[in-house]
This record gives sequence, C-alpha cells and structure tokens, in this order.
Amino acid sequence: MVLNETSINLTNLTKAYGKQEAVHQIDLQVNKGELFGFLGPNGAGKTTTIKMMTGLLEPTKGSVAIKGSDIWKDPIKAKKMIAYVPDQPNLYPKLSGWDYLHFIASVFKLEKDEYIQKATELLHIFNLTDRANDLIESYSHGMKQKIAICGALVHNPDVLFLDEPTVGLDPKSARNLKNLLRELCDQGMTVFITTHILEIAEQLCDRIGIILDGSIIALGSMEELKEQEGSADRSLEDIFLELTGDVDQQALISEISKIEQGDLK
Ligand SMILES: Nc1ncnc2c1ncn2[C@@H]1O[C@H](COP(=O)(O)OP(=O)(O)OP(=O)(O)O)[C@@H](O)[C@H]1O
Repeated sequence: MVLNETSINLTNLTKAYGKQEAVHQIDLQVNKGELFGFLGPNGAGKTTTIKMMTGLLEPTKGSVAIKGSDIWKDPIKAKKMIAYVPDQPNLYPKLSGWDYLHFIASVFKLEKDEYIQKATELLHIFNLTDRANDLIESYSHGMKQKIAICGALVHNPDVLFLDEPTVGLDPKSARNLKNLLRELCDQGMTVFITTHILEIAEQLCDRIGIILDGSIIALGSMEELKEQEGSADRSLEDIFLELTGDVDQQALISEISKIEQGDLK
C-alpha cells in the first residue's frame, strides 16, 4: 500500500571521495508504504547512498530527510524512525540472540510487553527460536543476518533500509523475508533495499531505481521501466543490462570463451 506521503526525501545528494564523485546530485522521494529497490552494478554508488541515508556517511552536498527530519541536522529524531541492516551486520558476538534483542529494546526504550511478543514472533519466522539463547559467535553467516533483521524490526521502524537482504539466506528464509517485507509495507512501513538479485526487485518492489556511476538513470515501477524502454515483454535483467552497458561486454565474453575453447581461427 503506497501512501501519498513522503518518507524518504533525497535532495541533490552528492558524495565525493577526493576529486571523484561516487554519488552525483541524487534527487529521490520514496513514499510511505513503498517497497523501493535500488539496483546498480558494482561500484555504482549504492552503499555510499544508503550510508548517507542512514547517517553513517556525511554527504559532500545535499540532504536526506526521513519523514521531514534531516538525518544530519536532527539526527536523534531521524534515527529513531529508521533501522539499517548492512550486508555484513556488525553484531556483538558475546551476546546471545535474545540478549541482542533485549539490548536493542533498551536502546529504543521499548516496554517489555511491547517487544517480547514481537521478538518471539520474529525469531519464529526466521527459524531461530531454538538457537536464540546461544551466543551470536556460534551463529552461521545467514543466522547472523537473520538476527540482525529481527533486531531491526523489533522496534517497528517507520523506514527500514536493507543492503542485499537475501544474500546468505536459505530459500525458505528468503521467502519468509520477502513475504514479511511485503506485509510490513502493506501496513505502512517504508522499505528501501539494495539488491543484485533482479528477480527479487522484479517480483517484490513497487518501484525500482537504477544507479550507474553515481546517478539515477532509470526510475519507476516495473511496468513504467518496460514502457520507458519500449518493450512490454522484456525482463528487468534485459533492461538492467542494456541501461548499464553490460550488453556490449557479452560479445567480448563470447570471444574469450572461443579463445579458451581453442576454436578461434
Ligand atoms: N572510502 C572510500 N574511499 C574512496 N572511494 C570509495 C570509498 N568507498 C567507496 N568508494 C568508491 O565509490 C564508488 C561507489 O562505491 P559503492 O561502495 O557505493 O558502490 P556499490 O554500488 O555499493 O557497489 P557494490 O555493488 O560493489 O557493493 C566506487 O567507485 C568506490 O570505489
């Protein structure tokens, strides 16, 4: 359910590392209840953008507002409304899963009866109930990712940022996460995900933004992107590869594979 109310507002957002701009003058609005997918090839500027959006990296120029609060000028108010799960979450290895969730609840000053039921449900959804009293250091990569997602959701953020959320998850956990994200958006949460898995963006996201060399080069729903690219029966993969220029490389890949097979005469 996408509501006509802006949850995330990026204005002229720019990040330069030395002389090189990794993110260049991005303007973007994401609405309440929207599930937004941010795609782009390696090095395009996705992580740099998401880090600026979550207050971890200071923009060189421009601003990020979460429900009207600037993440740099009014960080406490803005950060109370968001949760961020990076692709390699930084967890406390000497805490158990439950300790971690209690810790998050204490940071956000949640009432016990407010979060225990929610945390119990989240642990169940992600198949972590039986391991919740074990130390996080004993968790697999996927389990660490899942407890980080539980921690992000336990305080019911207005806006959730996820960097490559399904990488490392088994198919059942990935499906449960996708269903959960859709449900949370339908209830009014705004979700911003980066992904390299185009199928996920295609099936799950209300709108997709494609970033290349720090600029957004395509933006819209799947239908709108197909219309913009002039063909209704193309997949997001076709559109993505064409827009990001990878189609040209296909010829090179074929040449190299011919050389390797020894049949280039
Ligand atoms: N700390 C840094 N110092 C200098 N350059 C950086 C730094 N961090 C990122 N960059 C550069 O900024 C550009 C964007 O990087 P970023 O990590 O945002 O890309 P990405 O889209 O997340 O890529 P990937 O899909 O590979 O994770 C790249 O050219 C990268 O080399």
